[in-house]
Amino acid sequence: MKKLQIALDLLNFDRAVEICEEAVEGGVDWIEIGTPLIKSEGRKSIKEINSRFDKTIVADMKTMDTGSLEVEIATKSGADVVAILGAASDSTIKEAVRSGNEFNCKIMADLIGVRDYLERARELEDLGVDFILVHTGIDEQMAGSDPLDKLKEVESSVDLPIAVAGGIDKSKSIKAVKSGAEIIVVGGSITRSKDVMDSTKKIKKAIENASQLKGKPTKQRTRDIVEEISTANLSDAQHRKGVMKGLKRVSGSESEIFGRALTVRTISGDWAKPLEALERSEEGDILVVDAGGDEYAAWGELASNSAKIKGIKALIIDGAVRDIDEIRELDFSIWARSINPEAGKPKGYGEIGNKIQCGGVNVKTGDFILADEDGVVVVDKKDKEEMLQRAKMVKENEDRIREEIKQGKTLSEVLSLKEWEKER
Ligand SMILES: O=C([C@H](O)CO)[C@H](O)[C@H](O)COP(=O)(O)O
Repeated sequence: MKKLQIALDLLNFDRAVEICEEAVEGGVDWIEIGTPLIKSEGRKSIKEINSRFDKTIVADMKTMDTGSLEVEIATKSGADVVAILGAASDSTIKEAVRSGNEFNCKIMADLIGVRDYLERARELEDLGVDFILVHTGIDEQMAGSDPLDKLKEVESSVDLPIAVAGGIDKSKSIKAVKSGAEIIVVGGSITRSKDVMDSTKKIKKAIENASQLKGKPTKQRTRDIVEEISTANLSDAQHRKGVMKGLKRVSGSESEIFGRALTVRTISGDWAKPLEALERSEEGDILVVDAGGDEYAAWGELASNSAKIKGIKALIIDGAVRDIDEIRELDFSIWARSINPEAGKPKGYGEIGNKIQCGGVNVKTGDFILADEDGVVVVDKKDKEEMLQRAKMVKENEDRIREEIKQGKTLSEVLSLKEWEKER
């Protein structure tokens, strides 16, 4: 569902509230307390707007340093999303993400002024931010820059939801949706208009209509391919890279699952971090847990219940689970190394979102997981498009072979095994 976010880039709080009321009337989804408003009125502007409107609140802090502190200030003032600068150092980004995890808010990384924006977008995804903002600042706009010039390539380079900002009006909002933006940020085209409510309504309608337009965005193409392929096809496509060892499906009726990994590392039987990861997860995520491969259960039926309600698609755990009958009853998909009634304790060792080993394979948050009755395969996020296409080709080749077998040839004849067997 696309979101229209109004950017309240005003200096006066009372005027900002007035405009916000009209924009909410017009159907805006998210409310951004713009940098100018925060700088002129302080964190009170976040608190007051949050207390008056039941909407997702974005604080455009444009954080460049002290990531943890600025995220804490914004979240304690009521922000649900904090915008920081993608140009900030990796340690500032990591600190902001950690603080976001602690205070249960999302981090939006703004690519404003970043020269190598594609590479930086991928780095920011690795660092664990929740959204990427493709943004042309006010001054850059005056020099003729347009965020839509970068939007499509950024959208297909990362698998995070993309926001776009910078001179967006009704016609640009349509192009932004068609280029894959999920969150459309609009400042002046609404806040400077004569009729704020009407302008908001018009842009909102344009976004909704554009969302129904034909033309498959990248993510739809991914879904189409995933429905066709299996982990076996993907294993062949990756020359056996990314295939987890020793984990088997223990529950779930979906023929296969595909989604973005959220990684967790914990120690023997310690079930705290796998549970805490649910606070950090996005709907559709797959929890991938390195539980040390041992036999103490680090997950059970209650955790499965909570995960399912959060929209977690599946659990892949290099370790043990328990309550398997109830989990099967729940129809929550799990691939695990073992099943064991003995659980450990919630000590809280380990971490969320960092690179782990699971089933003998390196997994980063943001990598893709395909799992079915055969097992689990990890696809590095930067290779996703290519590997899915290669797996599709593997599948199509097998479909052709199957047709030749149906016409009477044996498999070894079709594969000319005798001719090649010593060469492989
Ligand atoms: O972030 C913004 C800018 O840097 C001033 O703080 C604006 O909120 C963003 O550019 C959206 O505003 P418009 O460009 O006026 O739509």
